[in-house]
Amino acid sequence: MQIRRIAVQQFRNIGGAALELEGRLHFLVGSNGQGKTNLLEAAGFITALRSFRSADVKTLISHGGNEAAIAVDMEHEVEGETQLTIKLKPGAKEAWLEATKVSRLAEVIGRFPTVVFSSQDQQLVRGSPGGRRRWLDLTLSATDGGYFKALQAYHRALTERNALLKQDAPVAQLAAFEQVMAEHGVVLVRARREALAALAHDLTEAYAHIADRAEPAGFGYAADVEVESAEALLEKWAAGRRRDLALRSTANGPHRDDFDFLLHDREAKSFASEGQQRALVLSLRLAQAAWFRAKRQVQPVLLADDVLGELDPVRRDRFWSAVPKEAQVIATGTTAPDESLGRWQVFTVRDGSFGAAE
Ligand SMILES: Nc1ncnc2c1ncn2[C@@H]1O[C@H](COP(=O)(O)OP(=O)(O)OP(=O)(O)O)[C@@H](O)[C@H]1O
Repeated sequence: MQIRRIAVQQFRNIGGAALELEGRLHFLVGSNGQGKTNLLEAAGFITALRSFRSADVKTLISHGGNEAAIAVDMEHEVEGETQLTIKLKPGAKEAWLEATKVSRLAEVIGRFPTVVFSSQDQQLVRGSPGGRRRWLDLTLSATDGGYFKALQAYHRALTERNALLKQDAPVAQLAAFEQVMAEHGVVLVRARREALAALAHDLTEAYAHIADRAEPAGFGYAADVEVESAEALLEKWAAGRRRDLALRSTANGPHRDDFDFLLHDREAKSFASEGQQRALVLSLRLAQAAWFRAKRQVQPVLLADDVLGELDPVRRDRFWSAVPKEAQVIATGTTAPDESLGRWQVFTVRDGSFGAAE
């Protein structure tokens, strides 16, 4: 898909901006803190109706404003020319496809895929399991409605079980929610295992391209509870009730799953160099883009937030040669882009305003 126009209002420091995007490569150039990432954040919002850097919609609305809006005109492989409009109010999100209000926001999730390359991505390798789980859940939810439903149902039941644990509720009441968690938890674990195996293939391919070394890259899925059936989860929760009551929360289950990045079957967070970790997360994003393309038959828009400046020129060239030639790219940086890669449409960014560069 290609974004042909993006208009943003009252979104972070962008009071009002409309960018007509021509061609395939676009570059936002400006000093620190001017609004480059904010524009990418707005563009990335269309994929899962979430920001890639904040869970709280309130932070996205301009200081002093009460409603933010994002309107994106696209050429889309499946849906043709289409327009998505999103309005954000404190605690509320609304979406329109053309002039029709979307009644269930879940219908939109994943239909307009974008992939963000962020300088924070190394945290996926090194940081806490929560960030990796969020990435995996988002990637799978965007391509599999059944996964998204299972994830929501699992977390609703988990929240209820945790509330009962805090009230010292009778065991029979816990069991009712464990049934629901088990039914959906097993769906999550199976899908995660399958997806990581499939994504590892694209990860290795992209890594070989960027790092110029044919090192096998992959994931080590660490399911918190190894389950082949819902019964295994039920047994684990039944056996752990006494401890969970003391802890007042559910200690085990798919909500505690994690995965490691592997290079040569070794944990990258402990053994890979800084440069290898960087190449790994860029490869992860390319693998995610390939996953969206394969599952949705839509070429995602790539949003590269100041990541390329960090690479040496050789790796930068290799990165670009790994990017699909037909993918639209919106990149940011503090200095003008490298024209050897192709012709960029450049916008200068200052204080939340976007102008065509001379
Ligand atoms: N809700 C908000 N309302 C108004 N301004 C905001 C809001 N949230 C963030 N900002 C402002 O947006 C600016 C940051 O913009 P952004 O993160 O897009 O910077 P950037 O141009 O990508 O810079 P860098 O090169 O440092 O990453 C800051 O000046 C910040 O104060």
